[in-house]
Order: sequence, then structure tokens, then C-alpha cells
Amino acid sequence: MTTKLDGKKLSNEIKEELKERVRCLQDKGITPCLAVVLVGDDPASQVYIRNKKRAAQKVGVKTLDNVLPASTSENEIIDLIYSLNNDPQVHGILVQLPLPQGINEDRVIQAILPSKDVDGFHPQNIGKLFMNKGELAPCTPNGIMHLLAKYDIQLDGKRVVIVGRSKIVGMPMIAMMLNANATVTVTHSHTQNLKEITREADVVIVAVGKAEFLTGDYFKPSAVVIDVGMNRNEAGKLVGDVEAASTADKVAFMTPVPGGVGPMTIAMLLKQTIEIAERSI
Ligand SMILES: Nc1nc2c(c(=O)[nH]1)N[C@@H](CN(C=O)c1ccc(C(=O)N[C@@H](CCC(=O)O)C(=O)O)cc1)CN2
Repeated sequence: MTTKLDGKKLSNEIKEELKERVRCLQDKGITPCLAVVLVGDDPASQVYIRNKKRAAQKVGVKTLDNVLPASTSENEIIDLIYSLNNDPQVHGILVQLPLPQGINEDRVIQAILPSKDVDGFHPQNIGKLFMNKGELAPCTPNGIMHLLAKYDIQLDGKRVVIVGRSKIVGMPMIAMMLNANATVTVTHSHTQNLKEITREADVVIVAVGKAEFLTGDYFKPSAVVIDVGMNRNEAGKLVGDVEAASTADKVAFMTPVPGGVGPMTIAMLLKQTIEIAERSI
């Protein structure tokens, strides 16, 4: 029997707690405010932004829309970020990724004031995370840590294998797992004999962006499988990076797609926006 790691349920619980924290802030005359920067017309990004804004509204976090055409120059985006940095009503700044081709993502992220970097992508925040002194952490790995804690999954001394080394998930996940005293292995597109490595793991975090890339035989029966993937298969169905049909019922714990890691990402975004607002008191 595989236990489902229900991110949707936990994210709803977290959002209920956040509503209360927003009420406390409002009593002090503060409305937490998230500035959203969306450049271009990537359909997936438009859906994610819509979901983020909807969740923010439910919790009581105000959002400020900044929707720019794909033709916007890098310097224009950076100028917008500088103005949001200087806007006292803005607590968090979110730049939806990916940015259109030709825009240097690193330069844009580095323009965000680290104290308003609600996505935790600024090198200063990533550096602090690796020093175990993190304040603002990338939302997806942060959500995964909350989900594992909720289900009492111990990490101290456990073998954790991270499949994928992206800036959004794999890289910060390394830091968080090390901070939790796990023994961490990172695998990527150049890794040989991947199956031999994942089969030894107590926890496997898969973030490669390839539909159903890992099948059930990549995991041992006691494994905890965290699927960060969000892909459309040939039939247009939303599937993860792990093949659910061959994995479910073969491992101890697994996140569903949808309803696993995705909703936790949004809950963490709102939590961090509120934390920044609370620090302003
Ligand atoms: N600035 C950022 N950009 C991106 C991030 C990020 O954390 N910050 N992560 C991803 C996309 N992402 C958030 O932006 C994200 C993806 C998916 C979900 C989600 O809730 N998914 C649902 C299913 C949604 C659907 O039906 O399509 C689920 O898993 O249940 C939330 C956030 C890239 N860019």
C-alpha cells in the first residue's frame, strides 16, 4: 500500500493558517502585497499566475499585476523591478519563469531586492540557504520539505537522491536536504546507471521535466517518491516525471500529479509573502 502525500490537502490547511496571519497584519494596518511580473504569453505561465493570484485573493494577499509583452527588453524588466523594490506597499516580487528567449534570467533575478525575493532565487538567498541561514527559500523545495514533515518522514541520515539539477528545484533541494542531515546524491542528464543509484535511495525527488521518465523499477519498495514533474502526455493528460501506473502500490509514499508538489509551491509563495510583511512591523 502506497500512502499518498496529499499536497492539495496540506496546502489548504496552510492557507487557512495564513488567513489568520493576514487578519493580524490587517489589524495593524498592513495588507501583504505580492507584485507579479509576467513577461510574454507562455500558456503554462499564464495558468500558474492565474492560480497564484486566485490563491492569494483567498488568503487575503493583495496582488499587483505587471504583465509585459514578449518584446519587452531586459532593461525595461529590470527598471520595473527597481521601481517595485522601491515601492513600500510591495512586500514580495515574483518574476514568473521561464522568461522569453534572449532575456538573461540571472540578471533579472539579481535585480530583485533580496528581502523582497519571495521566490528565494536571488544568489544572496541561495547562498544563505547553503549556509543553513536561509530566510527566503525557493517555493517548490520548501513545499516538499513541509510535505515530508507533515507525514513524519525522517531525513536525518537517510539516502536522498535528487534527479535533476535545476535552479528552481534540484539545486536548492540539495541545500535543504543537507541542512536536514540527509546523505545527498544529485543525478542529472550525464549520470550513468541512474537506476542503480535511485534503487538505493530512501527518498527520491524527481524534477527532470520529462513525462513518465522513471518507472516503478527505479525505486525500492520502502522508497518515498516525490514527483515534481508537470507534463502533458500524448493524450493531453497531466502526468508527472514518474510513471504513476507502474510506481503506485510499489513504493511506501508518493506524491500525486496533480495535487502533490504543485499546490505546495503556491502555499509557500503566500507564506513567504506574509512573512516578509510580518518582518516590516
Ligand atoms: N517564479 C517562478 N517560476 C516558476 C516556478 C516558481 O516556483 N517560481 N515554478 C514552476 C511553475 N509553478 C510555479 O510558478 C507551478 C507549477 C504548478 C503548480 C500547480 O499547482 N500545479 C497543479 C496542477 C495545475 C494544472 O492543472 O495545470 C498541481 O500540481 O496540482 C503550481 C506552481 C515554473 N516557474
